[in-house]
Amino acid sequence: MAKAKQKTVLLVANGDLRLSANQNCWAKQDEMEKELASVVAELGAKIKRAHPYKPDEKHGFIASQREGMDVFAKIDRKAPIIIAEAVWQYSHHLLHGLISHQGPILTVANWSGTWPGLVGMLNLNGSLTKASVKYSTLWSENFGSDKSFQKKLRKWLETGEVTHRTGHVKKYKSKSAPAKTKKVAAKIAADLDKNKAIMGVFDEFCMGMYNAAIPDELLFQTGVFKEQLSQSALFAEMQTVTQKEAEEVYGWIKKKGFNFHFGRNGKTGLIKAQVIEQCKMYIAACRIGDRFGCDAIGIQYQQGLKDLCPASDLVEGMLNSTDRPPVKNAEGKIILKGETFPHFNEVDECCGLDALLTKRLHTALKQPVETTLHDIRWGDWDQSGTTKDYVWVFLISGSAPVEHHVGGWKGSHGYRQPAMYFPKGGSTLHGIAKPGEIVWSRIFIEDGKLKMDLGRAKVIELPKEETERRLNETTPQWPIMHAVTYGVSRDQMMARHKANHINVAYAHSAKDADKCLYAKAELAKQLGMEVSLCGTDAKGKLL
Ligand SMILES: C[C@H](O)[C@@H](O)[C@@H](O)C(=O)CO
Repeated sequence: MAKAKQKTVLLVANGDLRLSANQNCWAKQDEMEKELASVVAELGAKIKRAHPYKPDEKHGFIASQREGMDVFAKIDRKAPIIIAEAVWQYSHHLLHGLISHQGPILTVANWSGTWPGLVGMLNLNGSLTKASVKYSTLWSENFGSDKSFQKKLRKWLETGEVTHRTGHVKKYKSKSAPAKTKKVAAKIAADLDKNKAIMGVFDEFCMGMYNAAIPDELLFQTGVFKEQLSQSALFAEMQTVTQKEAEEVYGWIKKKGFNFHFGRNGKTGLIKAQVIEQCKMYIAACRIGDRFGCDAIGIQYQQGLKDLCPASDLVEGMLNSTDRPPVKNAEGKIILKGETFPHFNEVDECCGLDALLTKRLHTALKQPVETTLHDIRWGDWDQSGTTKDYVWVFLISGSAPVEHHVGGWKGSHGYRQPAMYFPKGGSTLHGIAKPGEIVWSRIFIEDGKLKMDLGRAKVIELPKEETERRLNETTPQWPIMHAVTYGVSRDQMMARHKANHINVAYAHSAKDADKCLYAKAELAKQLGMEVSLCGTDAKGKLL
C-alpha cells in the first residue's frame, strides 16, 4: 500500500441510549475499530480515539447528546474525524459536533449484519445531509483486503474528501410518465390540496433520527399536516380498553393461524400478558387515530414507552394490513373497515408521508395497498446458487404487514423482541417477504427541500437454509425481505440513500409496478418534491 501523509485522525464511536445495547454490541465495535486502525496505520496515518473506553460502563460508545457535546468540546475542530459504526446509533448524540466541525468528516461502517451498524451509518448520513453538513462515507466487507476501500480511504486521508459514482440517479421529468398515471396523480394532489390529510405523530423524534422529522414548513406544500399526539395519551387510552376487548383481538389473531412463540419467562421470552397489552395498544391507537381523523399514525415507542409496556411492533404490523382485527369507535362504527391504517415505524415522518401517498395511489390503481418500511440492514451474494444477483437484506426491527409474507397470517410468526432493546418484550410480526415486483422509495430532506428517490426491485425466494443464514447473521425475530434492486448496485445504493429506512410496496406485475412508480413520482412532483428515479425497470431499461 502506498503511504499517505502521516497524520492523526480522530475516531468517534456513537451508540445507543440503552446501556444493554451498548454493552452487548461493544465487542463487534472494538473488533471493527482495530481493523480500521490497522488499515489507517498501513496508509501512514494514525487513529486516535476522541473518547475513551468506559470500564465502569463496559463499552466505549458515546451514549447521550450531552456526552457527545462534552467530547466534541475538547477536540480540535479542524482535525480529520472518522465516525466508525458497527452498531445502531442515535445521530443526535453527534450532530451538534459535526455541524460545528471544520475538518474533514468520514462516516465508516463494516459490511456486517450482526448489529445494525450500516443502518446506523445510513441514518447519520441522512441526518448530516438534512443538516447540510459536508461529509464523505465509506463501507467495506473487509477493511484489510478491500483494495477499492483502501484506495478511497487513502484519498480521503490525503484530500479530506471521497466521492462515489451515482450515475444511476436521474432527475424525474414528467415526460416519462404515462398519461393515465398523471391523471391519477393529479386527482390525488387536488384532493390533498382541497381536503388535506393528517399524520398523527405519537411523540416526534425517535432514537435521534433527525433525518426522519419533516419540518412543518416543508410539509405544508403537500397538503398533509401533523397532529402532535402523545405516547402518554396512548398509554392512558390503553387503560380504558377492557380485558374482553383485548382478548377478542387476541382470539382473532389466533384464529387466523398466526404463530406465537411463547416462553415461560417474560424477561427473555414472549408471554401472553405481553401480547394482551399489545392488543390494548392496537385498539387504543385505532381509537385515537380515528378520533383525530388521522390518515396515518406513527408510534415512537423506543424511548419512553419501552419502559412502560411491550413493544408496538405487533400493533404496527397489523395497522399496515387490510386483514386486521376490527376495532369500534365510540359510536360503534368499525374504524377504517377493510382498510389499512398506515403506520410509520419509529415515527419516521418521511416514511409516513410516503405510506399515506402510496395508499391513495395503489387504491386508485387497484394495486396492493399494504406498505411498510424496512431497514437497509445488510446484503450479501446468494450462497445457495439460486441467483447471481446481489440480494439485499431488508429487515425492519419488528413488523411487516402479513400480506407481504409468504403464507400471510399462517406463515407469520410472533417472537419476543430482543431483551437488550425491549425490556418489556412484546411480539414481533415476523415473516419472509413473498416473491413479487415492488417499488421502493424514500422521501428525504436535502438543501432545505423535500426530495424523493424511487426505484424498482423484485423480491425473490431463497431456499430455507439461505434465508436462515441471513436471519442468523442479523436479527431472526424480525421480518425479512430478499430484495434485488434493478439497475442499482450495492455501492450505488449506499452512496445515494439518505436514510436507514426504505419504503416498499408490491404491485401485481412488473408492468403494474412501473405504473405505480411513475404515478408516485408524478404525485410527489405535483406536491412540490424534487424527484429522482434510480436504476432501471425489470428489463434493464433506464427509468
Ligand atoms: C431496535 C433498534 O433500535 C432498531 O430499532 C434500529 O436498529 C432500527 O430499526 C433503526 O431503523
